[in-house]
Amino acid sequence: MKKILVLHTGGTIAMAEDSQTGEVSTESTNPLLKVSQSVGLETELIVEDFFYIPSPHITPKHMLALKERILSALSEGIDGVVITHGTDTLEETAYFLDITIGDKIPIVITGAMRSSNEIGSDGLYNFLSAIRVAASDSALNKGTLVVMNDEIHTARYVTKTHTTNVATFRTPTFGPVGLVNKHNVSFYQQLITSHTLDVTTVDARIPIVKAYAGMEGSILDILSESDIDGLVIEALGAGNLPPQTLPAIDNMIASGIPVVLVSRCFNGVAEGVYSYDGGGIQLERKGVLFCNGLNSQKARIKLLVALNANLTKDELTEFMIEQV
Ligand SMILES: NC(=O)C[C@H](N)C(=O)O
Repeated sequence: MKKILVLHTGGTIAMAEDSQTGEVSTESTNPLLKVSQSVGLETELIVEDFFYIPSPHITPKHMLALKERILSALSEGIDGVVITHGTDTLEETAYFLDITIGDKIPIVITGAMRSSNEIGSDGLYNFLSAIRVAASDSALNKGTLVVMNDEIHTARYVTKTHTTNVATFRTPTFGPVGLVNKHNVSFYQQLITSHTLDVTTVDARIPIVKAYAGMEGSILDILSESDIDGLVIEALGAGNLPPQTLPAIDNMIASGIPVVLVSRCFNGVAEGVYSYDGGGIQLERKGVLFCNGLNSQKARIKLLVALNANLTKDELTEFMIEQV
């Protein structure tokens, strides 16, 4: 029998709807605790009510605490970890665990779009699916996975795409890596291994800025002056910026602030294609770091980890631009 560590952190999966007002909020005790011991699967669950908060309240410090609990549990004979989490920031926590823990043990994160007492509530079903995946031998060496709505996604590429639909978690460009079927857990894609970096701190100020038609450099100048440690820009198309932003980008890079670029497009990867003013080729030559295939919130987590891992400038560049 597999031994699975369950860490509940809160979110809609652990909330209830008030039948009078329709408001959804946390209860006096997490409703998932009632079901955790009687799920009827052939697994031993070690359940911890780790946090009980909505996921917009999750910070990198919470992610670090989860990472430390999982690492300490490795010596407790567990076979896998399931984390229940609010869906709003689930992908960030998942990616943080993926790049700091790697594939030491299967880690599966799940949540729900409907609270525990709503008609069609997806929480218990997703929770059971997550346990099945974490307990499956096929989940070994795959890093952190996100299981929702019968699909298995990598932490690296999955993103929340819909405000309310239960099929909200999608992997643009690449698709899900596996399925939770009635009787089996099946993977259909071979995963690429990326570098992991363990960190003990998560201190860095890294804003995300989205590029738009007519964007000027002044917003970037304001950020430069406000003591930031790095910047993530959601650039246009294949990875281009309006030319008016270039002086501000130059100043930032000259003052040692890493500038990381992803595309604001939902599909595809950012790369240097154009050599016109503000085109990706120019940006790459200036030292802008193209973070391949990640969305901005995950590129931010990656830079946060890199800045806390005491890397040299060259190591940081290599880590941020690796092709994953
Ligand atoms: N479906 C959810 O879990 C959304 C909720 N706002 C949360 O992230 O905590």
